[in-house]
Amino acid sequence: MTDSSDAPTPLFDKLVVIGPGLIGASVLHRARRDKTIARQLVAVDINPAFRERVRELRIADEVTGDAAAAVADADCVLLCVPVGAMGEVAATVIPAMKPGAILTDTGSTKVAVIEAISPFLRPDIPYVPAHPMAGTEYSGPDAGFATLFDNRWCLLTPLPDSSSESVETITALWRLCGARTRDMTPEHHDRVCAIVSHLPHLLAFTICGTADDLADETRSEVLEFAASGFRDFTRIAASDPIMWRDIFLSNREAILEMLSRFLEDAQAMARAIRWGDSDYIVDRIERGRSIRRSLLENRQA
Ligand SMILES: NC(=O)c1ccc[n+]([C@@H]2O[C@H](COP(=O)([O-])OP(=O)(O)OC[C@H]3O[C@@H](n4cnc5c(N)ncnc54)[C@H](O)[C@@H]3O)[C@@H](O)[C@H]2O)c1
Ligand SMILES: O=C(O)C(=O)C[C@]1(C(=O)O)C=C[C@@H](O)C=C1
Repeated sequence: MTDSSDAPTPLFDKLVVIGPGLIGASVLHRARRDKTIARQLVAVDINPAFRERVRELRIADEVTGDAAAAVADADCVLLCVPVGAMGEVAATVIPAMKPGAILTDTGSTKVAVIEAISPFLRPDIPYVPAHPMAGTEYSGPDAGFATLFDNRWCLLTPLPDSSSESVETITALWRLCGARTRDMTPEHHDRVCAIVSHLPHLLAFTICGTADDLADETRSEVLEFAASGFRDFTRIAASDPIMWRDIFLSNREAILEMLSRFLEDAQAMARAIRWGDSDYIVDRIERGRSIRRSLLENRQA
């Protein structure tokens, strides 16, 4: 028999997750499973059907639509709503939080989210922005699972006035979720994510649209013959429209900069194909292969 007093004290007494969709529900699953994150778990969602699903999934002790009441005695409030909703949710919850409680978020863009939240910040509420680099094409509470963050990066973008204690606590939260953590500036974060996450989604949405237009124009069955190459794009293109609209509009400059670099490189590839420049073509493909290999090696490490 294990003595219950041997169990480690959880990081928080009460954690409130606002927006228990893919990301929020995954944190709740992990916290339920390991019991090292919080003694009490509360989920807040604007959507009554999602609140019902969270109750059925039994991943929170309390589920409510009243964010202000839920956060009143919380030690940590984790915002997992689409980036375009972060400001309005912050406006509701920050005035209701107890002094010393930590506010954090999982938004995929950081400069715009920090700008949206900053007007509502209080000197007695430390805010530590974060972004787990893990996900799937699914959304909503049913999409969440406990191992989503295992061995994935969580990028923290602390503010100049984020106390080191609050940054350490949020670092500990993500490590308990299974992630590796790295600190960086919000500006650097947004440029990195523009190339490794936002541009790939833009390309996937666009290529699926182009193929679909072509099928309409030629009234042919182009999409029926899609094998795994195109299917890999359709997985990414199946992602949530609201989430991705908000990401594109809130990281506009970095995405447009990466897109224009990409278009120049695509133009260079087009020239190489037109003029039969085999060396250029092979060099580009070899770079792609080696990037894939090193990613797989890192994932296994
Ligand atoms: N999906 C990913 O791959 C991924 C990865 C890392 C970070 N993120 C970021 O994390 C956040 C959540 O993403 P997700 O994929 O879990 O989204 P999701 O659509 O699965 O979940 C969002 C949840 O927020 C709820 N919600 C929306 N507005 C609300 C409001 N005003 N008050 C309360 N609840 C509200 C929705 O009903 C939904 O349950 C987003 O900011 C996203 O950019 C997403
Ligand atoms: O794996 C996927 O399907 C994802 O889209 C996850 C992904 C990504 O682009 O890597 C998407 C958005 C996030 O903010 C972080 C992770």
